Amino acid sequence: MAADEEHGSVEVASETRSFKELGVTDVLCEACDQLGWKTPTKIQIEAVPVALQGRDIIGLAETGSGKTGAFALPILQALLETPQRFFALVLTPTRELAFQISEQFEALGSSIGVQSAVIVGGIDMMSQSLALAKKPHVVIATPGRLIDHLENTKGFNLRALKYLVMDEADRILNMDFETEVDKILKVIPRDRKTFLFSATMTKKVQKLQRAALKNPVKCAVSSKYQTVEKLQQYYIFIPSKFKDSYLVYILNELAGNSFMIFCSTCNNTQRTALVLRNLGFTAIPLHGQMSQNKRLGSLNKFKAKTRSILLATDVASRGLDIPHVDVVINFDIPTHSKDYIHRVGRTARAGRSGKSITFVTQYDVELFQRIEHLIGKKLPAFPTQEEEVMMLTERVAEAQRFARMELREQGEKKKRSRDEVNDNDDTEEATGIQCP
Ligand SMILES: Nc1ncnc2c1ncn2[C@@H]1O[C@H](COP(=O)(O)OP(=O)(O)OP(=O)(O)O)[C@@H](O)[C@H]1O
Repeated sequence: MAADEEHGSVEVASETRSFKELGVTDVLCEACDQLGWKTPTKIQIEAVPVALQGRDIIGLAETGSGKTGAFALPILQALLETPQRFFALVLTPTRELAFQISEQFEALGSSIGVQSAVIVGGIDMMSQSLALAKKPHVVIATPGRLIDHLENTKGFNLRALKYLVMDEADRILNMDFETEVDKILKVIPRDRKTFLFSATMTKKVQKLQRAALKNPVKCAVSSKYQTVEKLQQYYIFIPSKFKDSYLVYILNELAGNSFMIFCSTCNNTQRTALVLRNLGFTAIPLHGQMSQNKRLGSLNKFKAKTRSILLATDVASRGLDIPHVDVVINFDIPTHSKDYIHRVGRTARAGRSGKSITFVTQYDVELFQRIEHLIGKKLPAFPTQEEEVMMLTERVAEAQRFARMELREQGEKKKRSRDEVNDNDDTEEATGIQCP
């Protein structure tokens, strides 16, 4: 039990075993059951009863630990008690995550007829306005011109909202959206309930907490920078001119698994995907320079297991819940060490096990040490046979040559039909990641 001591403890028995015991109403207990959620997770045990008592919440729990359910269930229950259109606004940093949260609300709320709408960049305004015109109960949105859009929508009344959630709160505040968040906080009335959730927290969140929350309960079931226990974490030290050959070696060694590979730029994501495809791997990219349709297409193919390797920038490092991810590879080391925790958290979700391997070149040693310091662990090296890596270099070099040609062709094609621009309002630039 980690309720905020300043504000008194909340009575939640640590031996609580069922959603019903947490105060969740029967119809929602059934919905949990249908999703295969037999017992609540730790963060749900902490957060749901206090949220049902009407308190504001700051929820800190490791990746894949069920934070979405921890804020969705109390909102749905309150909605059942006092049905109202435009009841809750959920802010989240990326478009993919917005869709995922909306799916979770609809899955949990299907039997009570909950409707949600997703408002994100990269999708035509008309269809989003139509979605809002249906007056959904829950709006899930990425910030960025959001407030202008919402305020100009007929029938939408920010002042009537009863719940505000900031999922991945620290990331939202790091995306130059502080001004927008301030505006939103000013417009939504003070008697709203506010939930902030993340697997990592920053000083900015503490500042926001003072400005936005009333007497909140802290539900902290992990330390600020904790990685998941069932995650086996490794690093691999590589001479930089062999970055690609080592990657192919690992993919061969761990063949049969599904992988998320993180790169630091859109360009390297695209290039590496092409190299791997030229070598016969079923690899697919996901980054902020792709159109929204292509982004969702890539994600769906990976989710449906028709592709076993998803190469992505940090646009995919937060929140995405793809239970079958076995291995996360940090092909480029993350520049912000907190992103490491979120990236590796794409595997070993909901009690499963998983592996992460971080590539470290001579230029990354300091960043790597910072990560080890943050998570409070020394990572072991992933065992490699160098001779076997060297044997791959010729084939890899050829695949790289083809990839360069393909990239050039793609660039020229793009120049001719500029159909994939103006599409990155929620992503990399704002966090300092380059998208050349
Ligand atoms: N009580 C439960 N029992 C079993 N599975 C659950 C339970 N609650 C949630 N899950 C599942 O656990 C997975 C992870 O949940 P969720 O995406 O909410 O994690 P998270 O804590 O928000 O992770 P992240 O920090 O990476 O965003 C999902 O597949 C979800 O369906």
